[in-house]
Amino acid sequence: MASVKTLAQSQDLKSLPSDYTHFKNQHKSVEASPEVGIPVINFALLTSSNPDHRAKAIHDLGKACEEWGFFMVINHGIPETLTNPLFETCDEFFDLPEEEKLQFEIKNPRFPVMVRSSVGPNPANEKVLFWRDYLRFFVHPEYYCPHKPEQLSGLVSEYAERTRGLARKLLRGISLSLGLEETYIEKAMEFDLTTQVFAANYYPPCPDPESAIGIPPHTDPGLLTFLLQNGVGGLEIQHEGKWFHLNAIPGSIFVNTGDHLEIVSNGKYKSVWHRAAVNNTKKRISLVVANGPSPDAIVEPAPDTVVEPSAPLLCDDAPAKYVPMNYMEYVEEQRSTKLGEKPILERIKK
Ligand SMILES: O=C(O)CCC(=O)C(=O)O
Ligand SMILES: [Fe+2]
Repeated sequence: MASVKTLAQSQDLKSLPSDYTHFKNQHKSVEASPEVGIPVINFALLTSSNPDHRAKAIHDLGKACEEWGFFMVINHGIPETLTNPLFETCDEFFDLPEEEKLQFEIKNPRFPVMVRSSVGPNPANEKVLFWRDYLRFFVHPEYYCPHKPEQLSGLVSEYAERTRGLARKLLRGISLSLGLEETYIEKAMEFDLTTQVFAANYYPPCPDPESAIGIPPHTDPGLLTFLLQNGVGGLEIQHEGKWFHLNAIPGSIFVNTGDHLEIVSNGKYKSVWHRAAVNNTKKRISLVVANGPSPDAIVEPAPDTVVEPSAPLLCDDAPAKYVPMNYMEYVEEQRSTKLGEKPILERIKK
């Protein structure tokens, strides 16, 4: 099957093939921008030596995770001299001949390297395709990367390392915001062995953006997902039952909380539902890094966020609401869940 990029560039493409129109009713009632702003976390304050500044940033971070499951980080220190070439090089990857791109696929069941977008049937056995090509691979604890274009591996490796550092510091602030010891999440999730995945998503202009979708609504496994885009919007998140289109502050990184932050916080911090819409004028590229627990970590609610059912209920403490589960088993369960089936996060709820 040809890539979406090839399909989009084909002279014969007059209208959207029907395999791509499964989500045509999804786009109604998208709010342009929320009445209250998306939370912005100033990373410089979070790492400040001024205790008042730090306390305020930790408070804001907790509030963002609780109310939105989503925020923008500014002053994060990752320079455009790294991210601009990374965008350009990923773009060059998608320009490689189809057969060459596919040669980089590795069908390792635990750590696959995936190129391209095709989706299996949903439970109704229909063929459902998304308007997206992608390159996706594990960068930690094992590092995989196509060796073409030549600069790709060095750039991804540096970006992955920088985002691991950012994730670690955000998780410290998040632990404190939950009333846990600063390094609680890091230790419990074995963050030194964090499962980190890099993905470059490529959304060509689409002849009928109202009928297609880049990525359907989903939550991400893991703790924190970082997203950068090439100046073209498309990310939408669900908040209080409504869908919002997001505009990025230039230079900021979008961060969303994942399923395992929801689990470790015993449901206090929600894993946000999000999706990628497409447009008919501009190519969109998003660079995503998902930071999870170690592959072998057993994830469960932090004991400090939980009280025994017989104990008196204090504040918003509650009995554990999720069954403990090994991280990679969770990821594999999620990968094999078909469209429309109950997500694994729901299935492990007590
Ligand atoms: O490209 C986007 O805006 C969304 C990407 C995303 O949600 C994902 O890769 O998990
Ligand atoms: Fe996602």
